[in-house]
Amino acid sequence: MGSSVVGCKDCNGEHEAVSRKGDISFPVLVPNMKGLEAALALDVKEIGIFLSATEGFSRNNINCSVEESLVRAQAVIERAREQNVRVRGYLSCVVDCPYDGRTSPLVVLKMAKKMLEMGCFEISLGDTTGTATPQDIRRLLEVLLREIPAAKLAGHFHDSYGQAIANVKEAYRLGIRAFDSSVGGLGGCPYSPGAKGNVATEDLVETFENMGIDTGVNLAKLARIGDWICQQLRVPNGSQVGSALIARNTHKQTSAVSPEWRHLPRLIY
Ligand SMILES: CC(C)(COP(=O)([O-])OP(=O)([O-])OC[C@H]1O[C@@H](n2cnc3c(N)ncnc32)[C@H](O)[C@@H]1OP(=O)([O-])[O-])[C@@H](O)C(=O)NCCC(=O)NCCSC(=O)C[C@@](C)(O)CC(=O)[O-]
Repeated sequence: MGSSVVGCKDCNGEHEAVSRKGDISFPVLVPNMKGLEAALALDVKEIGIFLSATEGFSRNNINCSVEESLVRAQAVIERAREQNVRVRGYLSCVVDCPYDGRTSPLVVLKMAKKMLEMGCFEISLGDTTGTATPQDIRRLLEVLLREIPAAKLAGHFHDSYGQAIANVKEAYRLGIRAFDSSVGGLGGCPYSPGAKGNVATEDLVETFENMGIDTGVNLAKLARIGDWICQQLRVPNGSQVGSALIARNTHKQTSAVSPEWRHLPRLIY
């Protein structure tokens, strides 16, 4: 549920600080061969390459055209696979682009197929602006699923307009089973002005559990971690479920130790 960028110009060595445990995957995003070499030096076992379905975002985010990004990606994938490193493909702006406007599902289909043919094991479909609605996701997936099995696709929905959970549910209904998320809804993208972070993991877990799908995640602990990280970063907690759980628990603890409210005069509503 999330990845770090080791291979970009402004990365800060976060990956070195992660202690690896069990069979959990710690993928990193790499934009080019230089990024891949940095990832290999850290003994990374899974990378994500990130391309855009649209020219405007490609030029702004990775400083090259879509065509050039495919050539670059091909070389990175070949080298990664030689080193037994798995490659996940991220495809940005699958519905809307901050520079080029709406994206045609047919363009997304063409790019996703190319990335799979090049050797990506899965394509994460990025609603980079977070403006997609469930109808957009349905229209997109109806086109993609004619030619790509659902197991090869994942949802990566930013929550700028508060639609990410609705989009996850629609994608799930259509067969998608992999979703990206971020604790506390952290994140965003410098090249997608106004975009909020990915759908919050806490909100995703609560949604799936309510749908009867066991996630294996301890939501109470997750909410505490999300709240802690947001406090450390001094940013608001972007998870609705996380914030609500923390507020409820704080209230329970406060009312347990200070029962003065019992002595307040009764209020009539
Ligand atoms: C792709 C580049 C590097 C091209 O940047 P560039 O300026 O075109 O690169 P360059 O090849 O011309 O090199 C310029 C300088 O950068 C250095 N350089 C070159 N490559 C690297 C590297 N890998 N690591 C460290 N340094 C690097 C290179 O060595 C050189 O240094 P100098 O000689 O001037 O001292 C740049 O545009 C960049 O870093 N882009 C990434 C921006 C970013 O992090 N975006 C957010 C990622 S998340 C995302 O895109 C979308 C996603 C996944 O969330 C899904 C969604 O929601 O859509």
